[in-house]
Parts: sequence; structure tokens; C-alpha cells
Amino acid sequence: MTLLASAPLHPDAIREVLIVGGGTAGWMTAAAMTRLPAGIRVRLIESEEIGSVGVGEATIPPLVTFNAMLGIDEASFIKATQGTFKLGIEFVDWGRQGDRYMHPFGEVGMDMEGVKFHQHWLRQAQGGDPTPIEDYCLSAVAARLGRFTPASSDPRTVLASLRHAYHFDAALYAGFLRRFSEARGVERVEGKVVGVSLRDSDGFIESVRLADGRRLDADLFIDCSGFRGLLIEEALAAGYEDWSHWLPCDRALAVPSANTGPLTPFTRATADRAGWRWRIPLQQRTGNGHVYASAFTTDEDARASLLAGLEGEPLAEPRPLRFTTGRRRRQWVRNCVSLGLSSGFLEPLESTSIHLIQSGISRLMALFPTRRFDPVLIDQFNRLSQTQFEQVRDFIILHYKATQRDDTDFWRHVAAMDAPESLERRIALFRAGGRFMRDGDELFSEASWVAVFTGQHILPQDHDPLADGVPYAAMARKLAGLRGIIRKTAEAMPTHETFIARCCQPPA
Ligand SMILES: Cc1cc2nc3c(=O)[nH]c(=O)nc-3n(C[C@H](O)[C@H](O)[C@H](O)COP(=O)(O)OP(=O)(O)OC[C@H]3O[C@@H](n4cnc5c(N)ncnc54)[C@H](O)[C@@H]3O)c2cc1C
Repeated sequence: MTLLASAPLHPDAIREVLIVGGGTAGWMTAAAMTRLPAGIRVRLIESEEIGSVGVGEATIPPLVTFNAMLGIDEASFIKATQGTFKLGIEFVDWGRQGDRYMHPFGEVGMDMEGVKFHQHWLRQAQGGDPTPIEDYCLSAVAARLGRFTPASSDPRTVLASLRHAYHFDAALYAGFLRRFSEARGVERVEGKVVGVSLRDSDGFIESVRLADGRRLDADLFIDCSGFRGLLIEEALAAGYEDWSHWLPCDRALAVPSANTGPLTPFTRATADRAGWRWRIPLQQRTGNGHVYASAFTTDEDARASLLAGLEGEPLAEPRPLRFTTGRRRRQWVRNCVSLGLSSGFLEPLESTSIHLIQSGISRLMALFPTRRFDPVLIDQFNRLSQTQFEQVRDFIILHYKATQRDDTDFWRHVAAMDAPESLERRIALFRAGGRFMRDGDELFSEASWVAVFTGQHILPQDHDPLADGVPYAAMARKLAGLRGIIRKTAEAMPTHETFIARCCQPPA
């Protein structure tokens, strides 16, 4: 850091970065930018009057790496955000009513004899073994038992197969990152942006104008202004690709409730009549919400369904939110990069939005421009962003497309709709013999796809013939042994509450 701080900047270096928006996206970006060389000034504008979306409480494991990269201590972070740990997502009523399966983080079984684990599992299942695949995943078994411990760094123990993420209070997380960023030199500007000036010569953003008349200029603008896309859309007209024909949910209601039972170390997503409900356990309260399709239900029915599904007393009135699922056609235009809700929106079924912010930040850092703004960098950023949004989109659509429910118009509609061709191909390949076609750097692993496919009754007609190399009975003994080790290990882990009380509870 000292070396970087004292090094002279490139003659064309960006010297001023202006982040517009102080929600999760704005403050995550600001925190990451504290790692830029000194000499680059980073400012963030936010408006208390407008506020932030205030939801976004469940995450996936890469956030652990983001925090670690910033040097954030996990226990302090959990304390500051009322956080809990998350080992996966439980899906209830998705394939059929009464179903319950886990999409766990972490490894599932182990590849044997050069054959993927799920192929061994498949062959045993096709031979009549009813054991669900999640019984071979320590994260899933521990989650169901309400246990938690972080992964071991010793690869010889099954504890090394664990992965975790967090649940946290979104407002507290933004506040935590704000303190972190301000302490490291980010300047916060309170104010409401009311105008954007473009340079006549090339249409780049020159400055933004605040309601009190101040003008703030910069070389690089980061649009974290939320759904509106104040810079990327309203000023630069990047365009929006609407995906609501595949993902018809367009509204949500969010409400906190009192905690009742033990803190589950997983998020729950329960399918409802025209959408689904989330349940996110925090130390002090539970976050709940209902994501639904306004074409298939009314706001009143959605509200009633949300309140009826709460386990504890509601602590506030349900708060409505509206959205259009899709992505900004170009997430980087000229000297403006959009991150967070301004760059697109995918419903929170797999808790991916905060991750999309994180990966957008990583891409920006990897392709950090000079003031020349080489179009090749911009093009690469946009191409990678598009691929990632589409991959996540397909994974989310799978949950709907793979339903066997036909109890409401909504479920009949999503089961019958055409899925994107990329997803149809993936489903066909898996059905044929449990095979995959994945890019190496895709977010969701094969194990994640297998969890949802099998959890929602998409089962291959055949298995990899190489799995037949081990006699059936011998493999059955091996798998029973593995299940036993996983079960015993999970039972020996502390409960989630005990772990939090020991490590990360705020002082009373
Ligand atoms: C119903 C729902 C549930 C969700 N659940 C999850 C989840 O479980 N997990 C997950 O990863 N993600 C989830 N998300 C997504 C997550 O909430 C967002 O990705 C995240 O909060 C980032 O939001 P943001 O910072 O882009 O936008 P916002 O929070 O909307 O922040 C926008 C910022 O811009 C500022 N601003 C706007 N206009 C102006 C202006 N004119 N002048 C100055 N400032 C301005 C605002 O004041 C605010 O600070 C959910 C989203 C929704 C809608």
C-alpha cells in the first residue's frame, strides 16, 4: 500500500472517481476503491431524502472473499450487521407441493474413480437407493441440524468441504462499509443529483449537478443510483433488456418479524400461489418477503399470504417494491459504469444481486481504465457482464420451469413457457445422462445445478457408464460410510446460536 501510495500515477490515470448512490452497491464500490492508488480521489454522493432500497440480506459465499480482500474481520462484521451464517437455501414446495430440498454451499460427496460424484449417486439411485444427494453434503446436513462452523483449512477432513455466506441487515451493512470507506479516505457528499452534463465533444459525462447548485465533476462515474439508473439510463440511454416474459414476478413486499425458534443457518424460499416467500434469520429479527407476479395475483392477496406465512409477530407494515427483471444492455457506457440495481435486476431467489455487484467491481478493477477509456476494455466488461447476468438468469428460471405444480395459473404458466435456448440445452443434456456444459468461471457449480435439477425431479434417464466400474454393492458400502462420516461430523459441530454467541454477538 505504501509503495502504491508513493508511486507516480500514469500520465493518463483516472484522478477523480464519483460514485452516485450510497446503497449496498455504492458503499461496496467505495470500499473496494479504497485499494486504488493514493492520488485517485474517490467521492460518493448519496441522498438521505431518497434513501436506499433497504432490502438485500442474503448472500452467497464469494462475499466472504470480498470482505477478506478488504481485510474485514468476520466476527466484527457479523456483530456490526446483526448477521448470521448461511450454509445454503432451503426450497419448499417448488417441484411439487410438500417438497423440501436444500441447495447447499460447499462440496457434495467426492469424485471417485475419475467419475463425478453425482454420477455415482445417480447410478445408485437408478438401482433403487432413495438417499437424497444432499445427505452427502456436510453443509446441507449441518444446516438441517442447525449447526455451524467455518470450513477447516485441512483438506484431509470433511470439514474442509463446508462453504458459508451471510445473512445481514442491509442498512447496517451499508453503514459498516461507509465507516470503513470514510476511514480510508473516501469522501461522502450528501446531496440530491438533479442534472447530468455531457461533454459536447464526445458525450462523456462531465459533471453532475446537485439540488443546492453544486457541480461535481470526475473522470470516471459509477452509477449506483438504484433502479432508475440516473446516469447510465437517464443520461446515457444504455437501454434495458426486459426478461419478464421468463421471470414474471414484478413486485415484492418486505416485512421484518420477531424471531421465534433457533436461528437457522440457511435462507428459506417457499413457493407461493403466484411467486415465492423468503425467510432470512438475523440475530435480532427475521427478514421476510414475498416476491410475486402482479399479472397473477393482487397486492392484497400477496400481503395476506406474506403475513399468514410469518412465524413471528410482524414488526412493521409490509413495504412494497416494484421491479422489472432484466439487464442494462450496456452496463458500461463511455465514462460511466453501472453497478447494483442500476445495472439490472434478477429476483433474489438465489441471493445473487449483491454478488453481481461484487463481480462487477472485480471486473471493473481488472479492466480499470485510463482517461483514454479504451473501447476494448469497455467492450470486454460489457460482454462479461452480459454472460454472467444470463447465466444467473438461466439458473433462476430453472426453478420455475422445472416445477410440476399445476395448482394455479401462475405455476401452469411458468411450467409451460419457453425457456431461453441456453437453459433448454442444459436441461436436455442433464436429462440425457447427467452431463453438463459449463464455462469454467460460471458462478454456479455443477453441484448447484444438480441440487436444483434433482430437488425438482429432473432426473437423467441414464448415468455415466464409467460409474459402472465399481460394483454396485461396493459403491453402496462406500456411500453409506461417507454419509456416516458427514452425519457424525455435523452432529459434533456447535449449534449456530452457540457459534454466534461465542464469536460474534454484539455486547448487550
Ligand atoms: C425485494 C428485493 C429483495 C432483495 N433481496 C436480496 C437478497 O436477499 N440478496 C441480494 O444479494 N440482493 C437482494 N436484493 C438486491 C439488493 O437489494 C440490491 O442489489 C442492493 O441493495 C443494491 O442496491 P443499490 O445500492 O444498487 O440501490 P439502492 O439501495 O436503491 O441505492 C441507491 C442509492 O442511490 C441514491 N440515489 C438515488 N437517486 C439519487 C439522486 N438523485 N441523488 C443522489 N443520490 C441518489 C439513493 O439515495 C441510494 O443511496 C433484493 C432486491 C429486492 C428489490
